[in-house]
Order: sequence, then C-alpha cells, then structure tokens
Amino acid sequence: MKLEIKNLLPTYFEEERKSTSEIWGKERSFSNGDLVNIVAPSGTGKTSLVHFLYKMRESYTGSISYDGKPLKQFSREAIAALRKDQVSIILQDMRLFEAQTILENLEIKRQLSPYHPQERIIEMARQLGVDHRLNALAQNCSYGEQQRAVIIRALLQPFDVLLMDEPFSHLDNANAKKATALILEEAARRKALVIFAELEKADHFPATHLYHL
Ligand SMILES: Nc1ncnc2c1ncn2[C@@H]1O[C@H](COP(=O)(O)OP(=O)(O)OP(=O)(O)O)[C@@H](O)[C@H]1O
Repeated sequence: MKLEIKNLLPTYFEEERKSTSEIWGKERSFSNGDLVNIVAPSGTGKTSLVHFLYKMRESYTGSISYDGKPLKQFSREAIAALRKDQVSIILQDMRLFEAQTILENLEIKRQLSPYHPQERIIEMARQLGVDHRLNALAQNCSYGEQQRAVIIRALLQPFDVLLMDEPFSHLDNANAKKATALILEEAARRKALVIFAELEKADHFPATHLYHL
C-alpha cells in the first residue's frame, strides 16, 4: 500500500512551519516495508499528524492519499474498512474498555478483525511480560500494562500500515525494546509500512527513513 502526503499543514499552524519541517509542506511517499521514524519534539504536531493519517481529524490543508485515493474522499464505510483491514494504530490515548479484562479487550478486537488465533494473544502478552495481567480489569492495570495491551491490540488485526504516536511513553527502555521487537516481527509478517512518531530518535528502531517534524 502506498501512503502519500503532499504539502500537508495543520490549519492551526503558521505557513512558515513548512520551511523548517521535513514533513509539513513537503511531498513524501511511503510504501510497504518502509520503517519511518518521525522525530517530533512536543508541540510540533506529532499527534495531529497521526490523527490526520487515520482520518480522526481533517483540520489540515494539503493532501493525504492511500493508494492514490485522497483520504478526505473516503466514505464512512470506506474508512471503516480501511481501519479494519489495512491501517492499524497505537494512540497515546489508550481507549481500553475499563470494566473489561485485558484479555476481553484483546479478544473483542481479535474477533472484529481476525488475523491471529487466540493463542497468539497469550504469546504476545508473554513476550511483553503482561501475561500475568490478562485477567485483570483494564482499570486496575498500570499505564505501562495498559500500553502493552494497546500494542498487542494493534497487532491482532491485519494491516498494511501501522501508525504509532509515542507508543512507549509509559514503558522503560527494556520494555520498549521488547515491544519494538514484537512490532517489527508483526510488521515484517505483513510486509507493512510503519510510521513511528516519537519525541526523540529511537535507537532501538531500525528506521529506513528518518524525518524531523
Ligand atoms: N484543533 C486545534 N486547534 C488549535 N491548535 C491545536 C489544535 N490541535 C493541536 N493544536 C496545537 O498544535 C500544536 C501541536 O499539537 P499536537 O498535539 O499535534 O502536538 P504534539 O507534537 O503531539 O505534542 P505533544 O508531544 O505535546 O503531545 C500544539 O501547540 C497544540 O496546542
């Protein structure tokens, strides 16, 4: 799948941002297998960019297209299909069902967009060191545990593109490394494009493209 951005800029940013950014105001094209690290200090628009790419917000000028089709033209049905089968996301805002267990949260997602068998949930949880929390209610889990669950949730569905906005903000370095390894394994399995927005350059992420926002 090809993701292209052209002359993109949040409507609430000054035009001059285009002259200092390697993303805003530029033309970029990404495809399957690309590992894109977007380095973005606070306030440079990391969350805005990820929200735009997932069509959660449309307050931008310029264009975003998937396989040549402008995202702004996707119907409600087309965007639902895109999110179900082609584009997965790890947001800062974790959006777990608080009164459900971690396993229930993950199983709901797995059944919605089947890709892996249920055993894979357990394996991934073990790999990230949260298997002992699978039967705990999401609301009783630490932010770090919830964040690992959110990472697993994103990896349960099929995808060609994985969008990540500060996915390791609640993890220590050792756990961030384990999570990166799992993400890379799952992305490689699908030959996916990964867009990884982070405050600083992530040494444990083998980026094929590095841009400063
Ligand atoms: N809808 C909006 N209207 C006006 N300004 C906005 C809007 N959304 C975001 N901003 C501003 O744009 C800037 C970038 O916001 P964004 O959340 O994209 O940044 P970020 O790089 O993800 O920051 P952080 O690392 O602090 O999460 C901020 O100054 C923010 O206040």
